[in-house]
Amino acid sequence: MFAARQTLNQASRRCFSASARQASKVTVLGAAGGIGQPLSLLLKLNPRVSQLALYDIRLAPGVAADIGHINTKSEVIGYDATPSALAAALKGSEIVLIPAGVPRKPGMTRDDLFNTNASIVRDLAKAVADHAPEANVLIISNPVNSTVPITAEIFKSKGVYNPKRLFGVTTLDVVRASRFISQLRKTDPANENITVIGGHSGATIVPLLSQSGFNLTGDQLAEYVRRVQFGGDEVVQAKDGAGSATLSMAMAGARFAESLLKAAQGQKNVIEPTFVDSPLYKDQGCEYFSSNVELGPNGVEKIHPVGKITDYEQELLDVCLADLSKNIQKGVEWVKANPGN
Ligand SMILES: NC(=O)c1ccc[n+]([C@@H]2O[C@H](COP(=O)([O-])OP(=O)(O)OC[C@H]3O[C@@H](n4cnc5c(N)ncnc54)[C@H](O)[C@@H]3O)[C@@H](O)[C@H]2O)c1
Ligand SMILES: O=C(O)C[C@H](O)C(=O)O
Repeated sequence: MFAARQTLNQASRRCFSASARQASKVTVLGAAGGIGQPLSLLLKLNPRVSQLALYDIRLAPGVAADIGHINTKSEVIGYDATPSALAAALKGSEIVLIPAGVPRKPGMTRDDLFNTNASIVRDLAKAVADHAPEANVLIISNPVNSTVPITAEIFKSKGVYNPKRLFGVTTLDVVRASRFISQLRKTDPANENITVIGGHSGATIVPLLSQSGFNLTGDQLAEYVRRVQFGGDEVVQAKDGAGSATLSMAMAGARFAESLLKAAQGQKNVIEPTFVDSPLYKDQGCEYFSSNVELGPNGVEKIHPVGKITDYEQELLDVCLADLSKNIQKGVEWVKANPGN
C-alpha cells in the first residue's frame, strides 16, 4: 500500500480511466519526442493496451494529460524525469518502446548519431533490465544496427538477456517498401508485402522484391532499391534540419507493438520483420539480423530463413553483411569500453 502511494507521489500522474482491464501495460521511453507523441497517441487508440506509461526527460506529464483525454478505456500516466519515476513507468510493463535519442539532420548518417544515442540507450536499457526484465523491448533509437547490440550487452551484463524479447524496429523499411512499389505499379499498398532483410541503415537495408513476384529490372530496380535503402534520407532532407521520420515511424512502431500484443494474446501466424539475435548470418559476424519473424507469447517464435534470392539480391546482401557486422561490433565494443555507472 505504502509502495503504491509512493509510486503515485513520485510520478506526475495523469489517470483518466479507473478501469484498468486485464493487463497489457505498454511503456514509451522518449514519449514527448517527434516519434514518441504520435506513437503514444496510436497506442492510446489500441484497445489491446490497458495502461500506457509515458516517460521522457521533458514534458511527458503534459503529453499524458493531453492523450489521456481521448475517450478510450486505457489509463495514461506521465512520469517525471527521475530514476524512481522511470522505475515506476517500467514496472509491470509488457512492452517497452524506446524512441529516446536525437534524430538526424541533412548530411548525417545514422551512425553519426552513435556518440549521443549510445549512452542514452545504454542507460535506459539498464533501467529496463532492473525494472522490467521480462518485457518485450523495442528499440527505435538509431543507429538500430548498434543500439540493439548495446542493449543486449547491458542485459547480458545484468543477467537478464532474453534474445526472444529484444527487437530492433525495422518495420518502417517494409512499410516504405510496400508503399514505394505500389506507387510504381499503381496497386494498393495494403496488398503489397515486400520482404526486407538485413539492418536499418542505407546499404544494410535489403529489399527482396523477387520474393513478391515483382520483376523490375535495370535502372527501375536499382532506383527502387535505392529508394527503400535511403527512404529515411528523403524525409530528413524534406524536413530540412527539423528531424527525421516521425509520423510514419509512429505508425510502424504502433503496428509492431500491436503485432506483439496479438501474438501474446494467442493469435497465430503473426509475422513481422525485425532485427533480432539471429542464427542466419552469425558465421559472417552478424549476431543480429532482420528477417521475417513469427511472434508468439514468448516473443520470437520462429526466425524465417531468407529463402531464394536473385544474384542481384545476393550482391546487395554481401554488401549489407560487411557493413552490418561492423555496426554490430561497434556497439558491442563501445558498451564494453563504456559500461556507465
Ligand atoms: N527505427 C526506425 O525506423 C527509426 C525511424 C525514425 C527515427 N528513428 C530514431 O528515433 C529516435 C528519435 O527520433 P525523434 O524524431 O522522435 O527525435 P526527437 O528529438 O523528436 O525525440 C526524442 C525524444 O527523446 C527524449 N530523450 C532524450 N534522452 C532521453 C532519455 N535519456 N530518456 C528519455 N527520453 C529521452 C527527448 O527529450 C525527446 O523528447 C532517433 O534516434 C531517430 O533516428 C528510428
Ligand atoms: O532516417 C532516419 O534517420 C530515421 C529513420 O531511421 C528512418 O528510416 O526514417
